Amino acid sequence: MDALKFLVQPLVGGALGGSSSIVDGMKFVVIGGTVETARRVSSNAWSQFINSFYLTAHFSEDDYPYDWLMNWLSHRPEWQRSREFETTTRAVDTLSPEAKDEEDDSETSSDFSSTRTRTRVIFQPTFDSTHTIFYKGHYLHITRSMHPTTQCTVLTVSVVARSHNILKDLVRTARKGYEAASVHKIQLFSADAYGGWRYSDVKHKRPLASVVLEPGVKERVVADARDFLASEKWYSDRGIPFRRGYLLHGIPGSGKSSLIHAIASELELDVYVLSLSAPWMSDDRLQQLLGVVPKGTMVLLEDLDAAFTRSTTREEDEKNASTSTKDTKKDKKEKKDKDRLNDVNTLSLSGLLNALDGVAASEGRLLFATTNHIERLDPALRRPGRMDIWVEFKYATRAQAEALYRNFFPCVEGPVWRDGSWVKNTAREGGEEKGDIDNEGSIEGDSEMASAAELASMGLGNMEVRSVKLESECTEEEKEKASSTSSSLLGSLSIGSLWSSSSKSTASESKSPTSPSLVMPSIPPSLSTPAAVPPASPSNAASQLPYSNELRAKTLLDAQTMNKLAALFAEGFPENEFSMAQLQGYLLKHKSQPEVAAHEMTAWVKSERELRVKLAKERAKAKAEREKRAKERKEREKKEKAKEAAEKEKTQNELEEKEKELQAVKKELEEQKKKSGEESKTTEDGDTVVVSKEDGTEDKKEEDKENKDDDEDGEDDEDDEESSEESSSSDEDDV
Ligand SMILES: Nc1ncnc2c1ncn2[C@@H]1O[C@H](COP(=O)(O)OP(=O)(O)OP(=O)(O)O)[C@@H](O)[C@H]1O
Repeated sequence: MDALKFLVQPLVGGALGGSSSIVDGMKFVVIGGTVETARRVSSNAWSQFINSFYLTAHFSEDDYPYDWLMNWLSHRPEWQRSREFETTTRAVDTLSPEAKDEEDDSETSSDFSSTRTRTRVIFQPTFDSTHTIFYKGHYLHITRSMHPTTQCTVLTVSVVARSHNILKDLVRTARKGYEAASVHKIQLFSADAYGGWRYSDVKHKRPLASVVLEPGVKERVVADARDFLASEKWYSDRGIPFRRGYLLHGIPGSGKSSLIHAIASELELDVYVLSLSAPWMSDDRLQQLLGVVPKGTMVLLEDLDAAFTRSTTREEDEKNASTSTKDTKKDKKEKKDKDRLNDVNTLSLSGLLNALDGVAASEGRLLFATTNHIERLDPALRRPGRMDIWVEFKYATRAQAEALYRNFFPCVEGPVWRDGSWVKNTAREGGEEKGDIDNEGSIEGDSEMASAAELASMGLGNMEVRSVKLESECTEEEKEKASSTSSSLLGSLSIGSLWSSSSKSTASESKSPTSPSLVMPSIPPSLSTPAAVPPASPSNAASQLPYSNELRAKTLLDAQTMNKLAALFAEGFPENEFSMAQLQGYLLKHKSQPEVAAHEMTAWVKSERELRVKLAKERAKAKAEREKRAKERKEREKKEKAKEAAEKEKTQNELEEKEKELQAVKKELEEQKKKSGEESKTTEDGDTVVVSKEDGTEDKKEEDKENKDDDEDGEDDEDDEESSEESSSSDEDDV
């Protein structure tokens, strides 16, 4: 009661007790503090009470669920309606459905439509702003923030719920959506300097049929890899480490990387790309990285022979190790620290061997390694267990050339590869049908190249379609007609050559299912007169062919024409002389001109050979020049050395002569000394004086003179003494 009185007293103006104003003020402070503390405590308790009903999950951008959730969120209208944004740009595949949607929505038209990828600005909610999304009867509070220490973006999801199921369900849904979106893509991961893997890119799948190898090779590799992935139990039952290595070796540009890409696409594997020559690579880091590669993935080591900065064989490695054992422990530690600081690649062969199949090595992964120089690899690295299957890649054969040609050009009847699967090319029927087509090489004319629809998008859509037939397929009437109309334009071709009928008849024929073998865009009016044909120039090989490039451009071939052109193409291609990459380069030059590509193959081979000879000559010339310069330098050095040696010899000789002279002088002196020794005299007072022959007299004279001087001095002294005596006596007298 007293306490209450005490508290209330100041409020009623001190009427109750009549205390001083200072005491009243203090009472106010105490009351204020108490109220504020109570407020804070209760608010904290309340928020803790509320938070106790929340479940919170954090997703770091380093982890896959972050990508799944971001993908899921990007499709949520609430996220898109967010009122606060930050922008970012990224490359986007214009063929992806999202990109297409966005294109439709966008108000500004883009000039990039002809390119497959371009950058677009995407909006994402700003950091630290919370968005509420209603999901399956729950309100999710989602915040994007930056982790203060790791500087990683973190997504925080909070929800009021009694069990974790809602969050698990959310992650599962996000994952499904993400996988559905990337079903036509493979994901690439790359190693970082901290011993972890980072999601780095997605790539479109590559059809296995687009890689042209010797018959059966890729099929065997794929079958082996597939079989391996399904045999975990078989391996564990026999105690064999569940690992498989593939070594692809051979000339550059022969399809090693392409095959790996196609296998990963075929088996739907994520690819973990490891650069062994990365500056931060070390034995420990490699072991750490390979130890955490998930099961059922592919690890790719490219250019294995170029991996080591220290040694390429185990002997060298051991030598390095033995020298380093001589270092003290302290030295080693210092060296290690220095290496780490300098980011120096310290990977050794033994480190790689251990990481590949040591005790700590991961299991269940496919290892693919490529090299251009298998002979440079240590046998231990190549041995089964580490590299179980070897595939050699050589220069292209004729059969490969033909298959590549067929893959390159669209065939009306052939299927085309689109969005990760083969679709029937129904360009002429005005639609597309998805179909399960065996893509293990049995497809003819499969290609990603332009269908009629694509031709339209290339700016030829408004052109009338006309058909062209082979000469042998045309009736006499058609031949006549053709020769009277546009034969001047097309010329007459022998086998594989093309005949054009009038645009009218072609248009009608192209609609009939039995018509034309070769469908091609019609000639624009400006080109339908001979004057529009580019004038033949002797330097332009194509212009000398009996057809014009414009007419041959962007054609869809029928099976028969394709067969003929492919055979012609292969005929002109020499076996085992050019790589597939070179061949692809040539075909790319004529990517919409199958006839030109087939007809000019021989000319290309000739020009390539000439180029090769020219390059070889230039290389030989450069080598000869280098050798000549080296020889001249050597000769110059030799001459300079000889000159130096001669000068040295000369000075040596001079020195020797001087030495001799000196010796002679010394000898003479000694002789003189000896002689003068014999002539030495003993002076009267007993001192022996050695005098030289010439100087003797002078010395003697000087000696005599000195003696004389001494005598005189003696006399003088005596005189002085006498005079002093005299002076003293005179002084005495004076006194
Ligand atoms: N056998 C092949 N079939 C189809 N395309 C090929 C083939 N070989 C090479 N190419 C093409 O040539 C280019 C280079 O091929 P790729 O990178 O696969 O060669 P590589 O053997 O890995 O070369 P490197 O040894 O220089 O890395 C690619 O664009 C690929 O499409």
